[in-house]
Amino acid sequence: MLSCALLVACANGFQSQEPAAAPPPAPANASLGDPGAWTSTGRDAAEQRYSPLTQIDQKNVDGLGLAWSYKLDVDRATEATPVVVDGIMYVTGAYSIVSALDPRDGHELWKYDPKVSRDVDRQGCCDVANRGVAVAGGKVFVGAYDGRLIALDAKTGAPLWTADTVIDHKRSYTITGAPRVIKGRVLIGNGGAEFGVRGYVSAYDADTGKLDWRFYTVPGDPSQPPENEAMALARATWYGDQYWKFGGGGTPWDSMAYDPELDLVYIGTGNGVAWNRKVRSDGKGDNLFLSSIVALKPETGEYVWHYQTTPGDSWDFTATQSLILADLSIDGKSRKVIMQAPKNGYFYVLDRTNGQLLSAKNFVKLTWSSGIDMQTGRPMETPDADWTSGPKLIFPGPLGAHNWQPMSYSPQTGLVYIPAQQAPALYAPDNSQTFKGKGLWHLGSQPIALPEKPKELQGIADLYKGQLVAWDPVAQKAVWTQDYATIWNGGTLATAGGLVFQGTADGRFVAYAADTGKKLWETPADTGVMAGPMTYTIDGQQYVTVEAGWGGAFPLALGGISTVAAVKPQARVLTYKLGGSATLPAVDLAPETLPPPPPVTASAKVVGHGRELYNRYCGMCHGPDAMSGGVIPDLRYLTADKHLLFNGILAGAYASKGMPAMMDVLSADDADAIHQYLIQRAHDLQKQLAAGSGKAGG
Ligand SMILES: O=C(O)c1cc(C(=O)O)c2c(n1)C(=O)C(=O)c1cc(C(=O)O)[nH]c1-2
Ligand SMILES: [Ca+2]
Repeated sequence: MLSCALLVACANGFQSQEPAAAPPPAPANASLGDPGAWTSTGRDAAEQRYSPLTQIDQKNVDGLGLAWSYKLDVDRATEATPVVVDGIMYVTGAYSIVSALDPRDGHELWKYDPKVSRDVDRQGCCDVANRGVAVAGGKVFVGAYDGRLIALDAKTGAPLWTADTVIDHKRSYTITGAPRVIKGRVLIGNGGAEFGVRGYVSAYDADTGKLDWRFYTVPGDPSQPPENEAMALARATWYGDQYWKFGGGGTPWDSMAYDPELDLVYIGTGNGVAWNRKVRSDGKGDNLFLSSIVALKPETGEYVWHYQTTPGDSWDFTATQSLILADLSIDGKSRKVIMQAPKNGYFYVLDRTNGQLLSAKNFVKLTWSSGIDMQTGRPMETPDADWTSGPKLIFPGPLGAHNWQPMSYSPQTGLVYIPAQQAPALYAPDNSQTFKGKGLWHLGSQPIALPEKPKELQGIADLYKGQLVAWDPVAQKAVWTQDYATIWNGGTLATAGGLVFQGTADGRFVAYAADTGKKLWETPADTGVMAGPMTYTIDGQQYVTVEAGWGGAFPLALGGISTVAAVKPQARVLTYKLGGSATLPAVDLAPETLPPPPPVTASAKVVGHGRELYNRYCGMCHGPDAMSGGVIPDLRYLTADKHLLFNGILAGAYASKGMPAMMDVLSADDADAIHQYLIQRAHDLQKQLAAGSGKAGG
């Protein structure tokens, strides 16, 4: 919105008493009259995560202190952005549990636990996350992890209606995203594309919970005529009939935005299932609408336009990341844009009236593509991109150059604050994969095994780097950056006080100068922080809130390799104000002691088979090669009684605690081999700890 020259003026303004200019409110923001409000997950329909509040600013931010904290029930994926509506704060935690709090002091007004059955843990890829609620008309709407959309009374938490959003319970459908309420309809997508589902967004009547419309993101049964024009358009870009067996994917599991003036709702869609295009579509076709931004009419769900960020996606290059609407001055003209920084590493600026690509530039190092062809709007793939014929190390990998951690946009600085990361992956094909049923991963790739030598392992860990990137969307370049020790740092909040707030994977909550990137304040959170912060005023006092807590895809799938992110998950709502003097309740950060492991009794061959099985069936949550990221138990630390109960646990003894039964895919011999492998890994760790080189805890 502001040119570079103006940006400098803004920066100078902060150094003098008065800011150079009052922040121009973005037109898309205008509907939200109260500057102290934060009424939906991205603050408003434009989802900028920019607050016009100025009580906390660059000069006084170092006076921030804890006002209050609130403990969430489950120390797993803590990903929600709170909202404050009519004087009540609504937060969610793992397993979709909703709490209503007094935003002045954090005392609980009510709590609603949808009692998601703990054996659903196997149905989702990336932890039992929930990213927040929508509030409208005296109701709170939450998507439960098991696929229910639930309306609650905003004052009492009493359930008002429940809709089952799942079209097929024989498939692994989940909900992790926040609903959005648009024109009396509650919109919600779903997840499950790593397992085998067909993605869609559904719209329910906010009053009654009755289904109004549903937009599928990928085509249906190829033996039937397409359901509508959008599906006919999509169908022409898919090959063979395998995709239908897998479900196709394209799950819109997180972001949406709405432009009331154009009356368009924007959704971001996810990857294909299987990831490997050879497996799902004979290796051909763009496979619409995978990894796309799609504009729909909110009253009918009718397709209006789409832009596909990753045609024929084979990398899990999901385009579900934050969608931000703003009006930018480009080449002297004010343009209504939509911005996204999807997993694939490009920052996109599109004309949101028609989906035309205005510009795109990579914001991190990429090896899969050398740029976007502005004629065709398509990425130019490098020879290193195609892993379907043999293993390739590719930047970025499925954790993405930017994942669900929300980015923000400040109309004051004209910058977008991206929680970016360098997170490569080794992709190796399994071109023979067929659909095997619910609760199983269908990627068309082989499971991860890490190098065994500690030095080589450290070399891999060192490849994972986090960065806060302050990005100029007009010039398409970074204006400043802040480097982090590892990936999976938190979402961002921008304020008119000239600040950017962000939590970090290594357990801090930090404020930076939005214009220069200078660190102005930080405080320990005693846990990794991933969620997006928010801010609000009540009784004339400005507060900043973040849900602190660790979990999600990185610590589950890969977290054990990182020694810096080894902060214990501790799910809490933390709220700060100027002069706040509350004490953060202490957390026991001492590493666990390793119980002495029993002897390995199996042959090296059986242990090797156990490793293979472990990485295939257990590693996606407990961590590859039995190195947990600290959220899900580290199986090298099994106690004597758990060793005794091992096969019983695999048969479902701990299903109610979140450890699903696995004996539908494992034989008794398989279970024994996995057990022997884990005992071997406990001995390996014992040796490392004795030599002083191992990481305790995880
Ligand atoms: O394809 C999907 O359906 C799907 C769903 C989800 C989800 O719902 O959380 C994630 C992903 N994919 C994904 O690729 C991903 O990296 C991811 C990270 C997280 C998280 O909460 O940390 N969820 C998801
Ligand atoms: Ca995915």
